[in-house]
Amino acid sequence: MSKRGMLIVLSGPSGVGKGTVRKAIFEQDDNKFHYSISMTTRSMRKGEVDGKDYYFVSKAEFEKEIRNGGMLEYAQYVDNYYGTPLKYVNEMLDQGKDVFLEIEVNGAMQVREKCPDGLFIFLTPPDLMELRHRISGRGTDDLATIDKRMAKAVDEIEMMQNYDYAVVNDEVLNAVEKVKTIIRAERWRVKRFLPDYKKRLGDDLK
Ligand SMILES: Nc1nc2c(ncn2[C@@H]2O[C@H](COP(=O)(O)OP(=O)(O)O)[C@@H](O)[C@H]2O)c(=O)[nH]1
Ligand SMILES: Nc1ncnc2c1ncn2[C@@H]1O[C@H](COP(=O)(O)OP(=O)(O)O)[C@@H](O)[C@H]1O
Repeated sequence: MSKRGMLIVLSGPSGVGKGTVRKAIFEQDDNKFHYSISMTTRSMRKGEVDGKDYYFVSKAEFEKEIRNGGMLEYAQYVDNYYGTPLKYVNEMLDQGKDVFLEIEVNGAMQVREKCPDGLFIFLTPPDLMELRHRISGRGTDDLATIDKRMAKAVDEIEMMQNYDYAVVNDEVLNAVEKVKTIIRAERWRVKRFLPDYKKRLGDDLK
């Protein structure tokens, strides 16, 4: 059987810069990763495109997908559903391609249960003042939503310890380099050590 791709999960509080860092990585390494487009019930922001930024669906459609077993994971975040469609992720991994998920912490922990060999990276802000500044600077959320996202951020940052790596997003290019280095190191580790594990386990892992 050919090798499955690597599942890379990037989490972190809203506004920390996950999207910015992910897009920069994809610009630099265009063909190395496959981004899993999430499904959400939140309304579309100005400039967002259905099928590119998210699959925007109604609550009823989302709940139908859940019932049909179509989601790898999902979570409710500030009054809306967000989730990862299972089919695309499975197809890519089966083809040996690396898949990149950008999701919040509860969903990430569900993925960790299902795919313990994934790579889990947490992006964290230099401090909470800067986080608030970034969320409000983006200009996409009203004050009440910003407050809800900030309250959530405090709990989310405590979940950092459940990740394999934490990266501070101080400067975008710094964070990009760190995330790319972690991925490179993980690739090397898997390539270097997996054959040994296989031998030890009597090729059970093949
Ligand atoms: N569990 C889960 N969370 C997601 C998914 N897609 C996006 N999110 C997270 O949901 C939260 C809110 O997303 P969004 O409303 O787009 O705000 P933004 O990420 O701050 O721009 C963020 O933490 C996202 O990373 C998903 O498929 N599953
Ligand atoms: N390292 C950084 N320094 C300053 N501003 C940043 C940095 N990273 C992201 N931003 C800005 O913060 C805001 C939130 O970034 P975004 O990528 O939308 O966050 P997320 O996807 O985590 O919600 C955007 O306006 C973005 O330009």
